[in-house]
Amino acid sequence: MSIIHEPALFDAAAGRLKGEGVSRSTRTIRELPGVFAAEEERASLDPTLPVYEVEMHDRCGEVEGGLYFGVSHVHPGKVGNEFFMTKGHFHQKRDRGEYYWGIEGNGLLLLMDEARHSWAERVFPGSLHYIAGHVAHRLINTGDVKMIVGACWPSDAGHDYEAILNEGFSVRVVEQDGSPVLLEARS
Ligand SMILES: O=P(O)(O)OC[C@H]1O[C@](O)(CO)[C@@H](O)[C@@H]1O
Repeated sequence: MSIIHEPALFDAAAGRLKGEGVSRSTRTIRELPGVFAAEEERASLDPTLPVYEVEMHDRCGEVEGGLYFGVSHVHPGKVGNEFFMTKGHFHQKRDRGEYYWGIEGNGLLLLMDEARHSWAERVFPGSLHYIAGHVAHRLINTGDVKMIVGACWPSDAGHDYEAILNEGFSVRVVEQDGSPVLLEARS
């Protein structure tokens, strides 16, 4: 019996994962109600339009001490003047942190603490982002090509989308005169 095991594969240039333990999911515009300010426009778009895909490598399940590795592929696009973005979440176990790193494309990592204070970091190929526990995070593609971002996070962190869906982030990223700007959200 061989003791050399075949590992999964990470194509770092393309941000693609392959092999045992790898799964893929797509979030279409239909699955993002209440995420964009222009809800009527979102609802009028082709419901099958992909907004982002997530690939992840799971070899441990949701256990304390485990790690997940993932890659998010956020498509370019807008709903009204607001850029395509991920749903965004706090971790269910609030104290869990996460690393992100930029692989391709350009955008912003929007961060918000529990007091609803928001800030952003620029994301570009080679950028590295430490997301502390108790901080909600959302990726926003402000460019015109796909934005690809790697991630590694504790496998028991979980996703809490409720807090974000109820109140949203306190800042929205929209295009104004051809540039991305951060605006205080009204909802
Ligand atoms: O879960 P969201 O907010 O849609 O973000 C996409 C993905 O980004 C990650 O933070 C890293 O890939 C995952 O935990 C998450 O599923």
